[in-house]
Amino acid sequence: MPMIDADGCLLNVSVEGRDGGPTLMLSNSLGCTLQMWEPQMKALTQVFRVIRYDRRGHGKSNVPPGPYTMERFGRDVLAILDDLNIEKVHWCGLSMGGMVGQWLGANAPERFGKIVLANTSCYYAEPTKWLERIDAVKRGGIAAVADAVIAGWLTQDFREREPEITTRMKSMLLASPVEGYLACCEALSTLDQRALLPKIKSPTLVIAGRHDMATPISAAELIRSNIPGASMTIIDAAHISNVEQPHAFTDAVVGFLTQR
Ligand SMILES: O=C(O)CC1=CCC(=O)O1
Repeated sequence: MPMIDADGCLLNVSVEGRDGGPTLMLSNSLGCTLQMWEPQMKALTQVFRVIRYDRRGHGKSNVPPGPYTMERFGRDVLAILDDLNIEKVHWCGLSMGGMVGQWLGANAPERFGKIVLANTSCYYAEPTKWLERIDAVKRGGIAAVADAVIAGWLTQDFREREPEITTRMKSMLLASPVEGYLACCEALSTLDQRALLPKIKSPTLVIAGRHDMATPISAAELIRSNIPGASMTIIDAAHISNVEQPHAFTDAVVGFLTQR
């Protein structure tokens, strides 16, 4: 896997799949690495060349000191594309990955074909929950918030049915570098990208989770209704819908990206 330099920060990048096919770039949720896309990789790599990466502060990427911003995350993506000599990609980002997708769709429209924004938000009316999480992690590490975060990521029904996947997701979260996690939470505490949405001109699919309390259907509807022509699909899942309902998620993404 190449390490790509984005303004001094080395980012862990993986490129797999169909050579010469259309390129799809995947972007992670907070506290997840590029491994979160494993349930989609077999299907996606049959159709697309797939780029995955660890956002700065996550996984095997560097953890430079914060603050981080959506603009910084977006410029990291453009640095990856420039380094790989790729002019244009489709985008699928979940949660923070969807927030970065909003920034990119509005600020670098020529680099993006179609855009999928899954389980995401453009704005938090109430930053308190992020400030409380920052405080809890500073005091007790990620372990202090892990059970509550996992309860938001996956429904109780799924956690009971799939204890191994649940444990794997929790281990991924617990392995997050604390400084990187905190810097991302700080970026989320001031998130307001409402003004960017009408500037997104790429065909856009918004995916929402019926049981997602972190970025509820109302947050998805705010995004859908402000992006010209955007459509929305609701999946029977909590926040990490690509893990909880992998087939429904993959079908929605492939169907949207391949439809003429
Ligand atoms: O990790 C969470 O609690 C949910 C979340 C919100 C933004 C994001 O990327 O993840």
